[in-house]
Amino acid sequence: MAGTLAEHQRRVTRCRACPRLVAWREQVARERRAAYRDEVYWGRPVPGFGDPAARVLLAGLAPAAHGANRTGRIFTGDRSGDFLFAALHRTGFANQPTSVALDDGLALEDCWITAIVRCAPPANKPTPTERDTCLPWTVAELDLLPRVRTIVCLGGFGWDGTLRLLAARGIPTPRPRPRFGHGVVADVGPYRLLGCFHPSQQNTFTGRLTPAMLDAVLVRARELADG
Ligand SMILES: O=c1cc[nH]c(=O)[nH]1
Repeated sequence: MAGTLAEHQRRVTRCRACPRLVAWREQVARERRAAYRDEVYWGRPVPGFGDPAARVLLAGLAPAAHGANRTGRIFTGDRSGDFLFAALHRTGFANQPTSVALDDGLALEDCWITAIVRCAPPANKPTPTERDTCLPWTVAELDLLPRVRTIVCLGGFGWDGTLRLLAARGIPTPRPRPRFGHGVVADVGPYRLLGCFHPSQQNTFTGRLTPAMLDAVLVRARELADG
């Protein structure tokens, strides 16, 4: 999967490897297109995006059915993204606090955002087989992001997926296996993993993850990348 980051992003969007995910992402797009008449409803795999020179990588779960699966950019157009991009802006990683569409002018600095699974899964739950089938995309993506040092893992799925993807790149998981926790740091080969509760509504509406907590994680991620 050699090539440039831009080629990688294009290739990801053509993947049809997981029949259940292909069917779901396209079904949602068909059913919802009418409600978004003025937009092109994406309905395809979603590539990562951000600053190719990023030192900080954010690893999410998967596109939301009516968020990234609609807009084509990860975390864009859903409540989790609203929460995340506001924090990225407050901490200096994003040039604007909102992200609503592919062409909204958002630019990230020193940060790249990706997802462990590239297609919106039913009930937001990819199967282990779907996760593993998707991993090579992120393995290749990380190869194309040579400055990344810190990986902020959003939720347990992001944490576990990141350990798996590093293992697939030949970086063994330390023993005992580092356990996910908010604010937990684990050194895995040349990378520092930093756990963060996922900015899902389940966490943000209940106060499990507050704006201050997310800001603190992002500031810490930059400090870790600074060494
Ligand atoms: O991980 C996630 C969650 C919500 N929206 C996304 O785009 N990714």
